[in-house]
Amino acid sequence: SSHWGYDVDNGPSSWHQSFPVAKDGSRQSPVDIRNEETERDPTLQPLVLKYDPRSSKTIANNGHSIQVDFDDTTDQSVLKGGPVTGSYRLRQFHFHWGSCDGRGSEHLVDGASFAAELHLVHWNSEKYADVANAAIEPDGLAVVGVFLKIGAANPALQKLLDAFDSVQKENTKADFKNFDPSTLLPPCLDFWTYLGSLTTPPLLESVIWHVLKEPITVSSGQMEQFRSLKFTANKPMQDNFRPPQPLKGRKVRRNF
Ligand SMILES: C[C@@H](CNC(=O)c1ccc(S(N)(=O)=O)cc1)Cn1ccc2ccccc21
Ligand SMILES: [Zn+2]
Repeated sequence: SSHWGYDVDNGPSSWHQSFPVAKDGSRQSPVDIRNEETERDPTLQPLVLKYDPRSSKTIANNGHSIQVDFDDTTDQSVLKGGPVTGSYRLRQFHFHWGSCDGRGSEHLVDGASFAAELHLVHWNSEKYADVANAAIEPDGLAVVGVFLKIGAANPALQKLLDAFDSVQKENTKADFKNFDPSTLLPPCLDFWTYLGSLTTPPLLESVIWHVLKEPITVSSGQMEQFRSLKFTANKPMQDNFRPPQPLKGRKVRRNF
């Protein structure tokens, strides 16, 4: 059977065949954030992201995205605050991007796409034993989404891009130590938050989403470097984003 991907025959519009939650789910992601319809919630705590560069381990091309994995055996790099109680441990971050600069993000803001979107994936280490157990729980994961907007070249991103040569092909991995993911965050952590899902199969409805209002910049040349990575069968890795899904009555809250 054709493993899921982003091609015309195995892409987002066909995922429901193997993962019925794609169609039947009540909290699917991503969504188009219509700012006028969001609700400001003054009870939302500030988002606290404490990352230790010593926890970064490897960079990998997993055939769907480029992903940096972290040592999540202790609470070295954690997310606290925002809508969640407790502490969520950083497991990995990865990206979604387009074949051109006009598209590529998964979440939209008032219908507008960004060139790319960074996802920092954390799991509820106070309630669950590991990420796989957390991933099947409604409060198991907390993902922070950061938009990448075309502008000045981003030096923090360049450190990552310089490692791409060793992971051009699908299912390749290389050491990637001492990387501080907070260098990829914008100065302001204002966010929208809503209950959603993984945006790739198995599309589990276990994610508390925190989408940052402020993008970071990326240059067109840097976007070209993302597109130099390969999917399977030597195809350029690009357009690895799911389109927006119905809100189905969900409220998106904001802390700003
Ligand atoms: C979670 C999957 C692995 N996928 C992810 O961890 C993941 C994380 C974040 C995103 S995104 N783009 O939304 O930020 C997407 C996928 C493993 N796995 C596969 C089957 C499965 C069944 C139970 C538990 C884990 C399972
Ligand atoms: Zn993602």
